Formats: sequence, structure tokens, C-alpha cells
Amino acid sequence: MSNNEQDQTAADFVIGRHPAMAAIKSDQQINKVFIQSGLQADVLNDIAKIAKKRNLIVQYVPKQKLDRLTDNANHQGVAVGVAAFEYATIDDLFAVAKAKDEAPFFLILDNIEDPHNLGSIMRTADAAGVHGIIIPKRRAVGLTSTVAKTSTGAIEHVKVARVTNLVQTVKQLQEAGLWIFGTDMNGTDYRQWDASGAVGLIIGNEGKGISPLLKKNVDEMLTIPMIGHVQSLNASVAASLLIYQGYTSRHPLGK
Ligand SMILES: C[S@@+](CC[C@H](N)C(=O)[O-])C[C@H]1O[C@@H](n2cnc3c(N)ncnc32)[C@H](O)[C@@H]1O
Repeated sequence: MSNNEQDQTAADFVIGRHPAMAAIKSDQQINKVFIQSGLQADVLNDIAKIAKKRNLIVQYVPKQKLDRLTDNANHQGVAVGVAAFEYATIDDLFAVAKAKDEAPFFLILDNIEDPHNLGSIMRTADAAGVHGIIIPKRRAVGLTSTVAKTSTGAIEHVKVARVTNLVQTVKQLQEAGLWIFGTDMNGTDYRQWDASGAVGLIIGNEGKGISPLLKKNVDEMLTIPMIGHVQSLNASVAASLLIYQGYTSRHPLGK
């Protein structure tokens, strides 16, 4: 089970056929629809059809997995993963920067899977005045209750937009005037980073880092120097250092 499924508690699921049908027909923000594989029922087929029409992700899973996800509730073969918090749009993120009369400072998270990392990154992002976070719809943790808890309230203040394709989004941001910075072990020393203009900062997946295709589309790579024995920093630790370099260049000492 991936971390984002593990992280969704029973409270994050709408369970049972009628409630599930109502949820997918509503405006509620939905992460994923889980349907028990091999279970024949017209209503389950209808739920899958409607969900697909709405471009929701439908996943067929064994009964044991549904039992586990729902804490053995009477799920009747279906559980709808709902967002614990509402997602924003990219335009919403731009609006936050505009309202503060500041050049946009966005974070782009390339498949962060650990809810504690996402919550902790949100906490730092709020503290340092980041205008919003962009995450992908698939293969990444969403706004779940564990993320909310780890963010210590930052989730109420930092807007998160979920997009289908990060590469496309990065291209759109570049067209809108943002300079996009990736992060790995082979870039410019992050202490030279001037983030005072419109910028997007990409943090990579805990295991794989930033995907090769996304790296190809960045304007510049940044590196936090390391002189010890480990290969890399934890994603949220790296994000904190980088975000605060962004803060420092935007709010020089004494200003
Ligand atoms: C645990 S690291 C991933 C390591 C991965 N094996 C790699 O080769 O990139 C997760 C993310 O944290 C950030 N990161 C960690 N250490 C970093 C460093 N020293 N300099 C810049 N970014 C770093 C990068 O965004 C990276 O994608």
C-alpha cells in the first residue's frame, strides 16, 4: 500500500454504496474511488461509470484492502477517498501573491508520498510566506488528516493546487513569467539563490528525486552542499532550507 492510501483514515472515506454514489455526484473534492474487484453489482458499475465521467481515479482493489482502508466497516464494496481539505486552483495561488503585492513564490512537489513530509513542508511554507503549493493528482499524498495534523494549522492558510501534469504546469508557470528551480545534488549552491523575482521551487520524491522529464524543463538546479556521509537530506528538511533561502533573499536583513 502506498503511503497516501495508508494515511487516509476511515474518517477520510465515504463508505457504502448510497453514500459513495452521493459523494461522487456532489461537489466534494475526491481523491480516489476504491471498488472491490470481482464484486458484481449494477450500482458499483454505475459508481465507476459516473466517477470516470468526472475524471476521478477509480481503483479496483481486493476486499481485504477495502476492509483495511475502512477499519472493517460495512463498505459494501466501495469507499470514496475524500479530501480532508479543499484544493485550490493555480489562479488562486497567483491571487494570493497579487493580494500581497508580491512576486509569486510557489512550491512544486514532485510526488511527495509521506504525509508527514507534506505537513511539515506546509508548516515551513506558511512560516516563510510561500504563496501556494502545487502537487500532482497521482502517485502523491493529498490533503489528508495526517497532513493537516503535521502542518499544525498551516493547512488552513497555505493553498494547495492539484494538477494532472506537473510538466505542463511548469511550462504554464514559465509562460506566466516564473523562473523554475529544481533541486538535486548537481546544481548551483543554494546560498547564491536570489528568489526575489517570480519563482517556483521544485522538491522531489523521497526516493526518486525529481523526475527526469521535469528536470529537463527547469531553468536552473539548486544544491544544498553536503560534506558528510549521507547521500541526500530528507525532503522536508531540504525544502525548509531552500524555502528560507527564498525568504532571506526576499526579506534581506534590516528590511
Ligand atoms: C530524499 S531526496 C531524494 C534523493 C534522490 N535519491 C535523488 O537522487 O534526488 C528528496 C528531495 O529532497 C531535496 N534534496 C534533498 N537533499 C538535497 C540537497 N542536498 N540539495 C538539494 N536538494 C535536496 C530534493 O528536492 C530531492 O528530490
